[in-house]
Amino acid sequence: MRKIIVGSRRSKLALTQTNWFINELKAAGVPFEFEVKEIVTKGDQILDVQLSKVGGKGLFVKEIEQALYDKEIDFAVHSMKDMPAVLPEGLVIGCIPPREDARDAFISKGHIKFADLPAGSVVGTSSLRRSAQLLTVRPDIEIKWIRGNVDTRLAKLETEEYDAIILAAAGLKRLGWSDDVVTEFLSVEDCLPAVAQGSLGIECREDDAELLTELAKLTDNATWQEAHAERAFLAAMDGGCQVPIAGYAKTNGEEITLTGLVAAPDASVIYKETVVGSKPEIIGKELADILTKQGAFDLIQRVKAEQDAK
Ligand SMILES: NCc1[nH]cc(CCC(=O)O)c1CC(=O)O
Repeated sequence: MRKIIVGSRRSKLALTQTNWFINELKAAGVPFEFEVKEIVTKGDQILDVQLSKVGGKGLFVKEIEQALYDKEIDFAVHSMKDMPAVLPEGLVIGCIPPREDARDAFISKGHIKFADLPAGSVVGTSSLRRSAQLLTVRPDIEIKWIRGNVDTRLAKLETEEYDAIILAAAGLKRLGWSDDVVTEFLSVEDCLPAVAQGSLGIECREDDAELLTELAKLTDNATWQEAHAERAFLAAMDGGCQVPIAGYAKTNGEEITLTGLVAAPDASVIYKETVVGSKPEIIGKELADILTKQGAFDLIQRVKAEQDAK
């Protein structure tokens, strides 16, 4: 029996997701053995700098992709929102299992709702996307950067000067946190999620036909369509995580509804539109074209140039 080596980041969330997926494969009766190999990525090492300043998404996946090329591992389970919009040559997403909750979760001391926070309250996030959207509704709050994994951030809410933090609902749920820790789940209308938030992407070599055949059995078609629509939008906007960008798709039968958002980091400008269609790549591009005409692409290039000049 072939032994499949599965690469995983060492964080609790990454290992939980990896083991969850391996168990799904076993439950589906795939004819493989599995071994998990932990890989420490740059993103895990640099914990003291705001993520958007040190290169963003690629940081968490580069070493893992090298291990795939070197055949040290056969596949890796990623939070799909941490994956760059375009995969490197020779690697593919071999499976997209059913999506977890895509929403952001608002967690505050004393369970005060977001709308009821006193002016000047300090909200912890390291996501420009979250901060821009929160500041749009509540320009009177203060955003303070926070890093670290999910458990670390929850601990920092207790021990440091934060009144509230925002985390992805998916991470909390996968780690087994009860909904009781969450003050409120922010609706996708109020806080549009990151592209592919809540989805897992299983990355492997495109020539590993034997593995791809087995992985394909666990793909959830609706999640696949949604993730591809959102990622097509991200790719066309040439986004990345230096710029507040969000995308959320929902399928209803054959129909896909895709909403995208691009904002200035200080929330002074927000572009947001929704398109409906049936082909993920086409609506992703169509949405990007609409926002580009409004000025969103230029905004992204301007923000990137400013960041790079720093
Ligand atoms: N950026 C880190 C990251 N990557 C994936 C998740 C959570 C799981 C997911 O969104 O799929 C998180 C933590 C968070 O944003 O709170």
